[in-house]
Amino acid sequence: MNAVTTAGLRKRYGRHEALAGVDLVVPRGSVYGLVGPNGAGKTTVLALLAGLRRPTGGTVEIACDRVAVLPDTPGFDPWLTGFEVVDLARALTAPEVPGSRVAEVLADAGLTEAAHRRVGGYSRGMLQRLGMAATVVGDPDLLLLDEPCSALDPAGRREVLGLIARLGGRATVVLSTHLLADVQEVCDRVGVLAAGRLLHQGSLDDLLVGRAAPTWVVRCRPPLEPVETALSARPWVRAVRRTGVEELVVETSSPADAETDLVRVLADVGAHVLRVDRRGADLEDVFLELTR
Ligand SMILES: Nc1ncnc2c1ncn2[C@@H]1O[C@H](COP(=O)(O)OP(=O)(O)OP(=O)(O)O)[C@@H](O)[C@H]1O
Repeated sequence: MNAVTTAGLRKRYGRHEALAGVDLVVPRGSVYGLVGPNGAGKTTVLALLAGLRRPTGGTVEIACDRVAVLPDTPGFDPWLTGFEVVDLARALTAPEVPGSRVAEVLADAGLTEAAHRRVGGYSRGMLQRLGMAATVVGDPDLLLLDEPCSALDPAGRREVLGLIARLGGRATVVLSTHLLADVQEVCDRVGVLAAGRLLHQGSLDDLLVGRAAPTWVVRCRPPLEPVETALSARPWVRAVRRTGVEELVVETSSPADAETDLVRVLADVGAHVLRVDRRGADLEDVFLELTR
């Protein structure tokens, strides 16, 4: 059962075609990450799903009753306190939800201490977390979140990702982001959008498996040149990149050969090895490969 389905979704702004036929499928209960470079059309997709803009063509089907939308830069009346903002959202969207829920979602968003301060004095990151609190308080069954972590410091990001992860399974979440680490952390489905087209859509595992090969990260004492030269000469090595004064990343065309040969190469050149790690296929590598 899908919470959101679009078919041939198109959007033109004047002569500019922002979406060129997008078929989105968001299963119920999934956390769907819409990723893409700047200008790919992510905000446009979310605005069309939310009914905030009209499509030029195609259809949108939403099989959910309560839909909550969080824009990328949420704005609130500056004279209200954080508590009042969230309580107002509760009263307007889900008056049956008990008032005690307001303090709970503020705590989940890390805003307990600031709850009774006026939001005019909140930082951008605090406003984004307040937006999340106001979005979840009404117990929506579909959340449309535009760049929910873009303004957050690491602690704020952790809180918001935690909130999103806890919603998974209960509610359906569609979030847009250019932060691939966030997608890898909380999303189970991913859609890669570029220039108004969906280049890939499916489970995160399907996207990663069989695409970017795993890489090995080798840390050893300088000089790194002899190690780099010896590795580059091996047939199973696709590329060697220097990523730090003591670090090399080895991309391989044959993980099996890397497993048997990498350590031998390091031993043969007498490298002073600090550590060797295998890194799984990374969403960032796949994303760059797809959108290149
Ligand atoms: N109101 C508008 N009028 C004209 N062009 C627009 C409008 N809104 C978006 N666009 C254009 O449509 C394209 C898609 O924009 P959109 O904001 O949906 O992309 P995005 O993927 O969200 O980008 P970003 O990551 O930079 O926020 C861009 O080329 C943008 O310039």
